[in-house]
Amino acid sequence: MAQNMFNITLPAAGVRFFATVRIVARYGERLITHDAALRVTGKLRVWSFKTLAPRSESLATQARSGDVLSRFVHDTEQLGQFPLDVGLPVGTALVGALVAVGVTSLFNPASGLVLAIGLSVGGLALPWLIGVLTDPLSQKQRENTARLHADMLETLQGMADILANGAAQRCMGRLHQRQTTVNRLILGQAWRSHIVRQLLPILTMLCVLGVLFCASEALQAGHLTTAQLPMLAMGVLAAFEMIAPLMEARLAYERFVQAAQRAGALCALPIATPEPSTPVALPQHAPLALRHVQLSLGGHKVLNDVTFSLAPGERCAITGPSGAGKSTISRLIMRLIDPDHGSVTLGDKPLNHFTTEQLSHEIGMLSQTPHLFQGSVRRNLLMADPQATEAQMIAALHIVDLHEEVNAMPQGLDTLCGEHGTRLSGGQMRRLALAQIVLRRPSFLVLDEPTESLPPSMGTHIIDNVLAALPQAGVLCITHRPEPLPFMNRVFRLHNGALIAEEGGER
Ligand SMILES: Nc1ncnc2c1ncn2[C@@H]1O[C@H](COP(=O)(O)OP(=O)(O)OP(=O)(O)O)[C@@H](O)[C@H]1O
Repeated sequence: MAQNMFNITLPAAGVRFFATVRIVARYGERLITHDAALRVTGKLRVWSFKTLAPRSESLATQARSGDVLSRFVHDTEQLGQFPLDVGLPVGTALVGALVAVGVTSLFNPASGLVLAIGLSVGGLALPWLIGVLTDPLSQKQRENTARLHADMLETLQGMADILANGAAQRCMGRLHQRQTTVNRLILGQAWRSHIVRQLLPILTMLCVLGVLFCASEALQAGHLTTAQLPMLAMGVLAAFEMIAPLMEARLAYERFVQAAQRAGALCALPIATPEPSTPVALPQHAPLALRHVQLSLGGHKVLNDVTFSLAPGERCAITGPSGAGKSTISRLIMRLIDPDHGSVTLGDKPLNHFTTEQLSHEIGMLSQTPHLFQGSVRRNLLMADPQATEAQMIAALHIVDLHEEVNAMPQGLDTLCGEHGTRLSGGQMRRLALAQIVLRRPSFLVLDEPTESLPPSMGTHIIDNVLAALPQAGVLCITHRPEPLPFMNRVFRLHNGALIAEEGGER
């Protein structure tokens, strides 16, 4: 009786034990591998951000922002998943297959050979077939998904204008069409891979039969016992279970290759303004100068021969027709682009001797479309000067005539600006961006249309305040509007790619 009880409980306890070990081992494996994948993805994101940041000019002109975002988020994730989705299944399958073939061969070499052939077909030929059938669709799906993401982002960002132009139906129709194409391609891949996947169980059964056939001959020859036959069959099933993830791994590998190509293409974009390998120290109280600058953009000559200098404390304005190249001059001064010919210098050194960081301390720029970050007014001001005290922030807001309006907002300095400053008016955004520059107190100010979207009296008042707050700063004001002109020492007109001093512009 005791003997019988022992016989029943021992295997039952064994099964329980191994089942528990399996669950714990799986949990541990998930924990370790997912943690590793997340770490790799994090490192890749940091690396790709560092690689992309100096290419911002090329990215802005050559890539669509939705696509860049998608590549940055999805492709880095895809690359980080490589060890988990490809490395681990391949490693497990390889070790599992070798052990299974080795053990089976020990019992019966012929069965081992059949298993080796079966596993090669299941582990190599089927993943190859799945790749041949799905790779072209997967490639097209990636391209269409990238276009869909870019279209979606553009549609969301331009929704107000789209609605105003009555183009909402058309835009939605286009998005719907793209989504349908993507869905069709995903479905196509699913069908093809599903059909190939169904071949694996068939192959497994054929392999079991083959192994058993060889084993039965060995049984008749007395080389195997009857009890060993089911064990060999179970071994075949276990081996095929280990190679089954290889088909999914093959699909993941293709996604990895595409992600690497797409991320690589972005990272290979030229750096418009490379950083100096050995930056020099910034000169003190030195003038900023452009000498015989020539520049073409998109094959069109924008600047023919621009010569101009701005001393500390001096105030100059550049006017001229739309598209003449005024903002291009400001981009040259910020070293967002380099001239084709001629030089842009600070003191006696060309700007490419200084790092972007150095130049951003020295030169403050108010662009035509200032960028504000999601977050509060305070956060945006601290972005400009992380050390700024509340009193300094309030003083800067006073200078740009924004303090009363911020005070009247529900949470004062902590009022949210919205993404891209969408909760602020155009004039408020411009003034907040100007307050950021005032806080940083740079040696030079480049103001691109500073009084745009402001009432003339307010524009005049703000220019007066800013110049009074930064009396030592050299100021270059690009403007169509008259308000800044009375404050300027010199006024130039940009015509045919060259600067012409305005009559009476010298003050
Ligand atoms: N990245 C670019 N690629 C190709 N052409 C460009 C690029 N950036 C600007 N341009 C072209 O260079 C010319 C000068 O542009 P810029 O923005 O400097 O003019 P602007 O005088 O500031 O005009 P506005 O007064 O309307 O702001 C324009 O014809 C514009 O189309």
